Amino acid sequence: MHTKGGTECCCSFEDYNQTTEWLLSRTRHRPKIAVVCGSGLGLLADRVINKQTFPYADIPHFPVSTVPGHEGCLVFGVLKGKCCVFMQGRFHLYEGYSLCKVTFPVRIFKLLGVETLIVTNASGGLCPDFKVGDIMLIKDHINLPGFAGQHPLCGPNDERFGIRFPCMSDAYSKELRKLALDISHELDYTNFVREGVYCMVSGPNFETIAEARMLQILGCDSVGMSTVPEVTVAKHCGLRVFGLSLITNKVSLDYSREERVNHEEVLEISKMRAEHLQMMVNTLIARTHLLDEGLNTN
Ligand SMILES: O=P(O)(O)O[C@@H]1C[C@H](O)[C@@H](CO)O1
Ligand code: HPA
Repeated sequence: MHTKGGTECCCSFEDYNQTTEWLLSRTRHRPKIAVVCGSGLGLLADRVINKQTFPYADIPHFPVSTVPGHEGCLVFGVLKGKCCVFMQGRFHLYEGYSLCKVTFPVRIFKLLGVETLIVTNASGGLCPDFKVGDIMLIKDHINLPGFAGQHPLCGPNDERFGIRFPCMSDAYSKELRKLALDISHELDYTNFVREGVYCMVSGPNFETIAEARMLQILGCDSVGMSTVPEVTVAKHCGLRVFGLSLITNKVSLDYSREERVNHEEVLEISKMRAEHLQMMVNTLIARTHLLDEGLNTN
């Protein structure tokens, strides 16, 4: 822990370096793409070959997963010819971790040489057009905890990672979203692929009806309890970001409705759609070089 200017940071540059060195000395993989698997979506790492798995508990300075549906393993390997690293399980603010810990892996990815971060999550649908099982390409986000000062970049800025005042108006790569839309057409997924704005709340409770109505008025298409801190830190350190949100439930906006959302239902829907998500992510990974080469994807 180091303190500067009265604000506490729980992770020092030395911590990030130690973890990076620990991993680099144990794997020959040098990933350019990192994938964060959301609730019940650990299966996204299933098709990886030459797999090397590190339980979070073994990795210095890494937090451990405490939520069902988050396995708690870092998986290195090759997918569609691309060297990747997958987080099977992420960390959430509501688990009691500081946002510095929640986003710790993102800076490790940066130091490992990763250039593209793919984030996935489960969320509740607020847009009336969304159905359970839809996959939402994240176009933008609202950092609700950030408005209240729960922000991963609060505290002394480490210029080795990025600038003090990063721009977030282009947080989600337009090129990757376009590529994903093309892929959804090719795979004939268009009847369940959407685009929208994701809003992060801290959780752990699901929203009240008044809160849900407020979020809808604010322009949120879906609501979840993660992703935004990771994306913010990734943009800060110059990673290209792509995000997919699986709509696992419709958020209740009506006092007369009897349905009650629960985590088991979230995991059930994640399981049901995981293969489609996997197909989209794998195809996207297979084609990321087209963007680097500036080629048209069609
Ligand atoms: O890690 P994600 O954002 O996919 O997890 C969602 C939000 C909560 O952690 C949990 C609620 O069921 O799923
Ligand atoms: O309805 C929801 N609200 C918040 N987080 C969620 N994660 C899955 N569904 C939801």
